Amino acid sequence: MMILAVNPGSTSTKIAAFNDELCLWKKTIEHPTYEISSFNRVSQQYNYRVKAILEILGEMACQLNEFDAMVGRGGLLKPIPGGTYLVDEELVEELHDPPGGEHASNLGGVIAYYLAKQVNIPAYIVDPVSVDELDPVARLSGHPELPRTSLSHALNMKAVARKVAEEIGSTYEQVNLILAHLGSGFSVAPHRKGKMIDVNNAVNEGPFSPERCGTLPARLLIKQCFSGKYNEEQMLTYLNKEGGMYSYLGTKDVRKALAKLAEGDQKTKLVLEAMCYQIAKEIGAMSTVLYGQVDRIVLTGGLAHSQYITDKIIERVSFIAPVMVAPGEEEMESLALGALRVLRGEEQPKFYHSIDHLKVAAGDR
Ligand SMILES: Nc1ncnc2c1ncn2[C@@H]1O[C@H](COP(=O)(O)OP(=O)(O)OP(=O)(O)O)[C@@H](O)[C@H]1O
Ligand SMILES: CCCC(=O)O
Repeated sequence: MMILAVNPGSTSTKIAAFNDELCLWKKTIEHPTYEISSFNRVSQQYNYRVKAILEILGEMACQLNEFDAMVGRGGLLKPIPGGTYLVDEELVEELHDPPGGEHASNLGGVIAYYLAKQVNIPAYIVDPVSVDELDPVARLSGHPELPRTSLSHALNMKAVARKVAEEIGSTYEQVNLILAHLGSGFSVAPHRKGKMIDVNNAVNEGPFSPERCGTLPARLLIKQCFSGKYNEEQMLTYLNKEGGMYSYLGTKDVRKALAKLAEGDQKTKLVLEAMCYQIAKEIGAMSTVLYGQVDRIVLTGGLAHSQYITDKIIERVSFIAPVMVAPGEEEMESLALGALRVLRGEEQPKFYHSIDHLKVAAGDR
């Protein structure tokens, strides 16, 4: 089976061709800021990104009609269970103006759909960021007007979880895992027998990350919002683009912070230790969600490349369960494998519009 995977990020579009599990090639198209910032809305970038994709297909001497399916990263949709979703006209409409707002990944399904339509093959999205499998008890925040919701690195976490389960001679549906995706943003989630039953919302809560604040002292945050110094958009940037490690150290690049640490910088040492401390604390909290019955803890994402970071976390959490490290992310492979499971009939495709989103959002499965 030939599959084309499309993963639009905020400053790049990744595309990859697969023959079954085998990646034939993978390309990253970088989009210069001056080009990407000329669009007011993500959906307006469609022609711009497709043109770049078709150029790459031309360079790779690849025709659309060589593929059996297209697959794209899904976006900020309504709460849905994990899985592979067929992209149809209705889902494309939702992705054009998604309920969760602007996110580059909204374009993944749209691009896959229109490319697939040209050659009459199916298009899918897999485990979008809005995957919501939270238990009902995990949804209460402390105020009914402010429910906890699920936005996470579900695609990479679920793919890594499947691999880990296989490595330990089991299946995703049979094991209890805690996954910590440690990238520019963080997701820490307990996966109970194939369901992600809680997670820190990666743009709202949890440990601070290279660019995000995570959970903040609520009263101080309210004061900041009403200080007159910031409007709403600036506060969102404050929280999610210029918070976390960046707000302390002026860099979002953990490699640069580690270089400062190696020079003996004490502030950097404190901030990196605090970040690892918060990650470990979140993992500890999630172990209670699983009543301590954890088969493995898994550290993944860009930061898991660093032994300094993983050692600092492991020394605090290894009493809970053995820890495995799966550095980086395999989003392109995860997309292709999600499509492949459906093409091979190992999994049924899901249909976005047949999901009762209100039930999902209430944790009623
Ligand atoms: N070898 C490494 N050692 C330490 N940190 C690293 C290493 N490689 C990447 N990182 C850090 O990982 C972070 C980016 O992670 P990653 O590439 O997973 O994220 P992303 O795709 O930008 O975001 P996200 O995973 O949140 O979608 C950066 O802070 C980067 O400095
Ligand atoms: C919300 C998870 C994906 C992201 O960090 O953008």
